[in-house]
Amino acid sequence: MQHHDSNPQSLKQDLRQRMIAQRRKLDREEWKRKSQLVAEHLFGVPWFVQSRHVMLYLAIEPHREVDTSAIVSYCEQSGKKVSVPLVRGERLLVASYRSVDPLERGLFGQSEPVSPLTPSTLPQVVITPVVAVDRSGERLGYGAGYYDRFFADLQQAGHTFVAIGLAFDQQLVSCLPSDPWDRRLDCIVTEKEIIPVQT
Ligand SMILES: Nc1nc2c(c(=O)[nH]1)N(C=O)[C@@H](CNc1ccc(C(=O)N[C@@H](CCC(=O)O)C(=O)O)cc1)CN2
Ligand SMILES: Nc1ncnc2c1ncn2[C@@H]1O[C@H](COP(=O)(O)OP(=O)(O)OP(=O)(O)O)[C@@H](O)[C@H]1O
Repeated sequence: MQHHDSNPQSLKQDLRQRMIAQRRKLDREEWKRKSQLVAEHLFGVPWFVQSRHVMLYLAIEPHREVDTSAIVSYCEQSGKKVSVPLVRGERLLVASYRSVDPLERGLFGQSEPVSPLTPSTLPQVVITPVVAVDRSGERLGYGAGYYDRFFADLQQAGHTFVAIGLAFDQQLVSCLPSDPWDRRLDCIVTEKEIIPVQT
């Protein structure tokens, strides 16, 4: 690749690497503390409050993705069903999850429930991991396209849902390039604020 390459994909890739590296610098205490604040903000989002089934990711700790363990506990205490994504080839499946379930390491270091899996109904809310995000709801992930394809699958199935992105304030950028396959997030929650996306 050229050094002064300025095509959109390589700009995305540069930004992705920078944001991943920056987030990994969070120390464990700060990561825990900020994740708790993100969770508390989420508990006040009406879409979340009203949902009966929340799909969330299980954070990859070394990557310092916003931790979701407090959200799992909260859902279990308030009677919400919880599910997590499961990588199967190029797609994500929805698998039921309870905090007592045994986990194994997936292909990318993410935690996944051990088979046999309990297939799940579809969620009203999809709590989405992001590498970077802007205030219009555009998101950047790890670049494998799993969530993009998953959102397209849900839409294809005629399923209505809202996508809520969890991010640390440091992951907010002023503007992200948009690709035709990107579905914008409906809301972004950080340790500092709840950002409803204008439609
Ligand atoms: N916690 C979590 N679970 C998830 C995702 C996620 O982003 N986070 N996914 C979201 O798709 C799916 C799994 N796909 C993933 C794809 C890539 C990487 C990842 O860490 N990739 C690179 C970093 C990218 C890079 O350096 O360019 C790595 O392995 O270090 C993680 C999960 C479903 N489960
Ligand atoms: N709906 C879709 N159908 C088929 N391929 C798709 C779809 N959405 C995305 N892709 C493919 O996935 C690749 C990665 O997309 P992108 O760079 O936007 O990933 P990302 O948003 O960073 O990752 P992720 O969605 O996993 O968090 C793209 O090259 C694209 O070809």
